Amino acid sequence: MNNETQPYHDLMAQTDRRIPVTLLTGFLGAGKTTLLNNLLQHPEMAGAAVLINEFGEVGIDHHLVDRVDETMMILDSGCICCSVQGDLVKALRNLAQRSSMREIPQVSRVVIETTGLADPLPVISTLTQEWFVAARYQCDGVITVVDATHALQQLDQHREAVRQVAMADRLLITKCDLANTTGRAALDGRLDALNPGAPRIDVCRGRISPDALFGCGIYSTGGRSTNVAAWLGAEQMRAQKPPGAGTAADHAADHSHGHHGDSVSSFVISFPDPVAWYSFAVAMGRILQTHGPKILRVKGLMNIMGDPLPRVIHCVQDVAYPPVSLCTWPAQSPFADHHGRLVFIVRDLNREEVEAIRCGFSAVQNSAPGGRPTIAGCPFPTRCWLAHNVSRVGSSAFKLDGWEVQGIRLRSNRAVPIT
Ligand SMILES: Nc1nc2c(ncn2[C@@H]2O[C@H](COP(=O)(O)OP(=O)(O)OP(=O)(O)O)[C@@H](O)[C@H]2O)c(=O)[nH]1
Repeated sequence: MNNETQPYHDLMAQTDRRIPVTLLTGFLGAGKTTLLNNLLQHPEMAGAAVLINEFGEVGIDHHLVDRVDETMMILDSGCICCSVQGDLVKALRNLAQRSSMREIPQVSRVVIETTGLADPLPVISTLTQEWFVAARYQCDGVITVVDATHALQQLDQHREAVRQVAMADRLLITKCDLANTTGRAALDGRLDALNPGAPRIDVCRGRISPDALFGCGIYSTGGRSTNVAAWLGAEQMRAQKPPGAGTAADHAADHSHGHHGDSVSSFVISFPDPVAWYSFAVAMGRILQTHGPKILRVKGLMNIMGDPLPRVIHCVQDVAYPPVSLCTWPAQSPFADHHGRLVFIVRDLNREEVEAIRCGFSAVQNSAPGGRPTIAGCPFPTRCWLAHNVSRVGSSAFKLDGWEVQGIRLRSNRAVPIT
């Protein structure tokens, strides 16, 4: 935007009564839900409606967000960029109509959390072009969450990650506490090339004030890399072509598996019975060690023996994040049965290879009566551990869930053997 058009835009913004919509995007596991959950604790967010979209047949994210009410909606018929014309438009219509009929409190803003594999382009195009939506909502910015530890690789391998960064109004850099300075410098160089104009904000564990995110102004391609305007133009032409003109199939093909890459797939592994934590931690660690580069994301809730509460599992590639417990099991399907379920989003990896996790469980359980397995003196895999409670008992000794482990140091919440 130049100086001459600024006053016009300011005036438009003052008189524009449409509901601002923020697109919260970022690659798998970058920290979107963590951020959203923190954001919703702020009193300013009281009137905000939240639409959560997930990749995978079992939704987890909405169970991790503390606020659950009628202004939180789940978009569960596929990735938002593929199903945008259906799910998203329907949800926004529904919100506008219920809000105008006073069935729900007046909506002051909408935050859409996309899947980590979403291309923001079709969503922005819909927000600006679909007549009902465009008349009532205005796109107030694309906020892209970037994982300081994994983003470089994700940007190299996934077109969606590049688009998410290139289209951002603001870049929120998460997991800086886990990143080293060299990696961070390399990431900054990459972000400079992809989106030099977007302010970068370091965010630790989702803590950020709403002021830092909102009020980006009506979405425009001005000042961005030339690619963004071209992408948006192509998307709008595609969306305007009438059905039957040969584009529907193209669209379906482009925005289904082909779009996310044939090699990316998702499956759920269910655990009808409670599992012993140590067996699970070891088997899971083996899976991550063996297949880490092919594992884009693992998340789920597990039923752990002796623990009445569901334990939340988060992994990205070969990193397992410290587990936390929810304060209760979700009452809704499918988790009302208290079965453990892990959603795997993988690249070039078969379900069968991951199913070996079960064999891992029984092998460990059989070799270690009482469910406390030992692998070469250390019960936890080298690059990853999933201990719940950690306390130091010596210079190189820690208690991990009461199990004393010698000869390790802790680095960014992970146990690393001292060699
Ligand atoms: N150490 C550290 N961990 C973080 C930070 N932000 C998020 N995490 C952890 O990263 C894991 C994934 O975070 P989520 O918020 O679920 O990521 P997401 O982007 O919503 O994931 P998807 O929806 O699956 O794409 C969780 O275990 C978070 O606790 C951070 O700043 N530092």
